[in-house]
Amino acid sequence: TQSTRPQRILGAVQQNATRGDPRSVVRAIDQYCRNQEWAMNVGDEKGCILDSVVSEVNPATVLELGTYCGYSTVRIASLLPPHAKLITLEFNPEFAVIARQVIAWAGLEDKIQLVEGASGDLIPKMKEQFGVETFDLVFLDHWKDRYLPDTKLMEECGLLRKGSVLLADNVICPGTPEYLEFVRSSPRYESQYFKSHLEYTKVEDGLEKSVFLG
Ligand SMILES: O=C(NC/C=C/[C@H]1OC[C@H](O)[C@@H]1O)c1cc([N+](=O)[O-])cc(O)c1O
Ligand SMILES: [Mg+2]
Repeated sequence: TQSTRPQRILGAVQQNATRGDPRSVVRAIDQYCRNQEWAMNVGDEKGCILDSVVSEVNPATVLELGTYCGYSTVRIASLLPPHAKLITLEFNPEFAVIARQVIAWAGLEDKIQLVEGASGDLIPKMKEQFGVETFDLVFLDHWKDRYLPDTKLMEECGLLRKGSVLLADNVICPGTPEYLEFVRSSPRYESQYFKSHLEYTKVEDGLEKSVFLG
């Protein structure tokens, strides 16, 4: 029977990465997706920008919206200080099955909690079910038309504090126009655009970093 793209990405990790070495997992996925078949990982170029923001924020609590195969999950978690926690939400059960194995191969199960379900349903449960106060960093990489409603929902649920950082992928391609307009015009956010390219291509894309001002 035909394999799926996420299954082939997991295969590339298991064949080319070293167990317990997150950076080798990241490298294996990038090499596969650059040379064999494109996939919607944040990728190596935007990944360097992601790394620099994670290192600058040095977060104790991270929320990722949109796990896919776990590429950015592993990339972020590999930079977190001890005892820091990353919660990642994924709607698609097939993606979640693969991501759990990629996370395990990287040896990062203790830092990462993958939760299956819709972000709109799970965000209001964060405090009671997952014992979260606020998030120091949120990486938005799920359905592009959910970036804005979920940001408003995080505010309403008291999950953002003065200084919380939102980092959004794909603000140019595929694009998140309503979200971009909101964070760039709202007096409650200080936004900055990091120009880059769509993963593994020459098409323009970028990350938008928005600091919540409380
Ligand atoms: O849709 C994208 N991401 C959202 C993912 C959506 C899927 O994952 C969450 C949900 O299960 C859905 O099936 C995306 C799309 C492109 N693209 O070039 O089409 C590039 C990217 O970096 C992306 O994150
Ligand atoms: Mg993306």
